[in-house]
Amino acid sequence: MAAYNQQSVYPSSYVGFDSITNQIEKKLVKRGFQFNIICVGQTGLGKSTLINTIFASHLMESKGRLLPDEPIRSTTDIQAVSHVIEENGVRLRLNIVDTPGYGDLINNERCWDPIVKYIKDQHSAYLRKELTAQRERYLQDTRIHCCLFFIQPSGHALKPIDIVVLKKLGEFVNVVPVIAKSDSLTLEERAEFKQRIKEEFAFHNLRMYPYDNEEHDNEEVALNNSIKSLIPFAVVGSEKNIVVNGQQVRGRQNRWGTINVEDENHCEFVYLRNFLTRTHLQDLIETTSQIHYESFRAKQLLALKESSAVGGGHGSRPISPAADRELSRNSQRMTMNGY
Ligand SMILES: Nc1nc2c(ncn2[C@@H]2O[C@H](COP(=O)(O)OP(=O)(O)OP(=O)(O)O)[C@@H](O)[C@H]2O)c(=O)[nH]1
Repeated sequence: MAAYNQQSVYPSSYVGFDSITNQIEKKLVKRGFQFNIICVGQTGLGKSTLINTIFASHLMESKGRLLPDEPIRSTTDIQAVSHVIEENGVRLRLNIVDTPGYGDLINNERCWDPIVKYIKDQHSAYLRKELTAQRERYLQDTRIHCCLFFIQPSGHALKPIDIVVLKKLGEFVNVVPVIAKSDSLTLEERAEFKQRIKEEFAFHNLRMYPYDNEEHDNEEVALNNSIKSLIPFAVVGSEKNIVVNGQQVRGRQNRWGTINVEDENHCEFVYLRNFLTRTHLQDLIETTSQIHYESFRAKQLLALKESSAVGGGHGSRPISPAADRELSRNSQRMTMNGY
């Protein structure tokens, strides 16, 4: 095989291929971006409010019971809403998935199953689209890029159910935990609670996003380490504007004073928003595809190969329509059984 010379050569006059970055940017901006986020946590922990605060738009309605005689919603009641938001010509298609009812019932056994199934179903749907003979030019991507996990601000510790659910979710999705409604804790309580939760994460070996990656350069490692020191983000959400020092800010007013959601001395909302939108949006999307989806895909294709080997041994043949149907059946079966 020919050996390629890897040395850089600098042309003597301007060629113009450095404009490829602009060409890519133009194409991507034209196509727009897709970001899918799932919120997991008990009813009333401020999930809708926080999403609306992060994206500075009213995207989700609160679905909590306003009257005592309203029925309790079922744990399987997963709902997705889609919106397109635009900033400086960049369009972001947002799918926001709400998982109401998690942990609300007396018997919460396996209440996480519908959430895990939903996440896997999106991988499964994408894989089916990817493997069909006549693929669409751009596959619609509903794979979940980020799971915001809302921890109740009890001031004590994680609940046993939280540990089980965090463990499960960490296998399939980028989990970002937040301490919800952190204004209900004093700063000392918040610091102690956070420390305890960190210890529990470490003790139970819970997998949180961002992950270590040997391809990261020093700058990325430093950024991720500073993010990891902040997790779980102690957040406050609000859709209301209040006046602080003559300025309108997003905040909450209570009997003791005002909380400016965007003030880093009051809560860590700004760090969370920067992390999700300004520094790690692309990485959340990439990690979903390269780590979580890839592992799902490999297991599904391996299972398909094994099942076709049992039935005739054509392990490496291209995917035919029949195999495609088989894969669909298989992936549904695997999703049901937990892959
Ligand atoms: N103190 C405080 N209250 C909050 C905060 N975020 C939301 N709330 C209030 O808590 C109540 C419930 O908020 P939602 O955003 O509807 O909560 P949710 O988790 O989406 O509830 P479901 O839709 O029922 O699952 C509302 O009255 C909010 O104004 C917060 O950070 N601090």
